Amino acid sequence: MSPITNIVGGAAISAADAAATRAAGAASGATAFKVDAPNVRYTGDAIESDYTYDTTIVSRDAESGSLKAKPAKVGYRFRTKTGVGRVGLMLVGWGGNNGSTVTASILANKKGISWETRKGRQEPNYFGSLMMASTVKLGVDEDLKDVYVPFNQVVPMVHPNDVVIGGWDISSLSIGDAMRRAQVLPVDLQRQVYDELHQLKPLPSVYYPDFIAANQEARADNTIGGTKQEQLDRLRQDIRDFKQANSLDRVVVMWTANTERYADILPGVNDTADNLLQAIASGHSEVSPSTLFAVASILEGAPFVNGSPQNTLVPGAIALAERERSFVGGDDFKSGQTKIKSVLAEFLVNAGIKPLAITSYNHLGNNDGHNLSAPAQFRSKEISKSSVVDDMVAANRLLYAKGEHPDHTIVIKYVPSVGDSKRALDEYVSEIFMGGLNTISIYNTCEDSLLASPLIIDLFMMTELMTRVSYRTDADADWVPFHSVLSILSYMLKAPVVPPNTPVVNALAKQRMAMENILRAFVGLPPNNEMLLEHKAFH
Ligand SMILES: NC(=O)c1ccc[n+]([C@@H]2O[C@H](COP(=O)([O-])OP(=O)(O)OC[C@H]3O[C@@H](n4cnc5c(N)ncnc54)[C@H](O)[C@@H]3O)[C@@H](O)[C@H]2O)c1
Ligand SMILES: O=P([O-])([O-])O[C@@H]1[C@@H](O)[C@H](O)[C@@H](O)[C@H](O)[C@@H]1O
Repeated sequence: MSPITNIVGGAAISAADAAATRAAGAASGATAFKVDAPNVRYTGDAIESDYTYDTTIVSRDAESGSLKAKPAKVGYRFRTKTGVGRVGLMLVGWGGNNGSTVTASILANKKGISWETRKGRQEPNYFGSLMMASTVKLGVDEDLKDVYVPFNQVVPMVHPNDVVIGGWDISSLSIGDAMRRAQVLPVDLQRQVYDELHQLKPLPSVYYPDFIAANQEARADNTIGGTKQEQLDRLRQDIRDFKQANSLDRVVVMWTANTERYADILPGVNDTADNLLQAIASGHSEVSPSTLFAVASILEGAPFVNGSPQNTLVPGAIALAERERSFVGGDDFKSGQTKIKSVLAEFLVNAGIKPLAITSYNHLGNNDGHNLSAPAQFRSKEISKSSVVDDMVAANRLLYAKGEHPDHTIVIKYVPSVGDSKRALDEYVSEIFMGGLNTISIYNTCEDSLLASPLIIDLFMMTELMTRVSYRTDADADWVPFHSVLSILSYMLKAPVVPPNTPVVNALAKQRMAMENILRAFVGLPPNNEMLLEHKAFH
């Protein structure tokens, strides 16, 4: 069966085709198609593409203020190494709800473990993962019907079933016991994976009580002592040991530990790479555990992604990543209310409707919620959840004057009895035609960790891919990696960290489009533009 026929665009994919697709994608590096074009070369170990990046440069006449738009073209060559190799994922906070849930779920998928539910047998899946459960339009077939392929098969990507998982936690519980403590996954599934997960023990971690809620102290029975420098050296050794013990080609480190308070940005402490390294050497109190993990990862050449809202990636950490040509990304998994907001707010503003007030309330009863019940930790989350509409508002000066914003309120309450099942209520009050008002209310219940776990997988897959991509322009003497700050990850994050002096994009549709079209560019395909001129012209 040729790859292109595995996926039938337009009509529903038949069960046979779906199975074939899953089978085709069941290994790291599988792709659904090959590009037949003079600008794309499949070499022994890479895909190379010559790509013209089309953009438009706008200038404003100083006197009249009139705008002038000038199309521009930039020539790129991309090289994507196709050998995925053996890849590891080290989770900080491995024993948490997210860490234990994603580990158990990958094991269930890898072994095809199904479980009984009230409604019958449930098969494992990767629903909620952009890479593993969504498709992208490849093009049209000879009948002009859309053809779609799995997102993870546009370019060779690691399959989550092949990842080696490890990590750290300040709690000594095995991953099996952590899964039980999380109370997220069905008991019949837990029963089947417990023994294997009970063999997995988190490495001891760095614990500074000042950075997370005092109510977390009871968990902290698995910590590293010593100076900050000794702790940094230990974390670096942990990464090296994990890589060697598992014969890995690459390791990605991801923070899914508790939300920390913001660190003060202090000149001479964490404002430059050297000052940050010196601050660690001198044991400065303002260096957080998460920043220590980021520095350890950067120095070991392991990409570091921050799934929590605190400002882990202080200026010194970003500068160090740039100097070491290491990748970093963050902040804060975009899983529920904020993900919906990054769609709904864009829809309203782009429809010429003016949100006046956005009120986001939720309560939950898991340990994340317990930690967030402390003011300093809640403040970190409030910041990451509040910035998500900024770009959409700034894009429409017909609705909003410069500096004008909708009222935006974030409330999070801790209600132990609901556990991981977050209850979220959102209200959008908008001004419509002729002074009218429109109110949209949303009630959203979800197992928070079942929304976040697929994001951990997507962040891991995209980050791993970017370690195999390089590019060059006519100005470059050799192949170079993408910028150290992976803004391509923004779709999965509430408050995307971007390269210095570059724009933050929060609108979900734009974020997905960027990721989709960049992957298409890696294989020399033009961006999807949905113009469908072939269906709009007479011939
Ligand atoms: N839907 C979601 O679950 C979601 C969405 C967005 C962001 N987040 C963020 O992801 C993070 C994890 O969420 P969770 O529900 O798994 O929380 P959790 O409290 O269940 O897990 C956090 C784990 O981190 C451990 N930990 C704390 N400090 C540590 C340290 N210094 N080193 C190593 N381990 C440490 C804790 O012992 C705990 O096991 C939180 O910051 C949360 O805000 C979660
Ligand atoms: O993703 P989202 O639903 O906007 O935000 C969520 C918060 O509302 C929730 O209180 C918190 O526990 C989760 O970590 C997550 O950050």
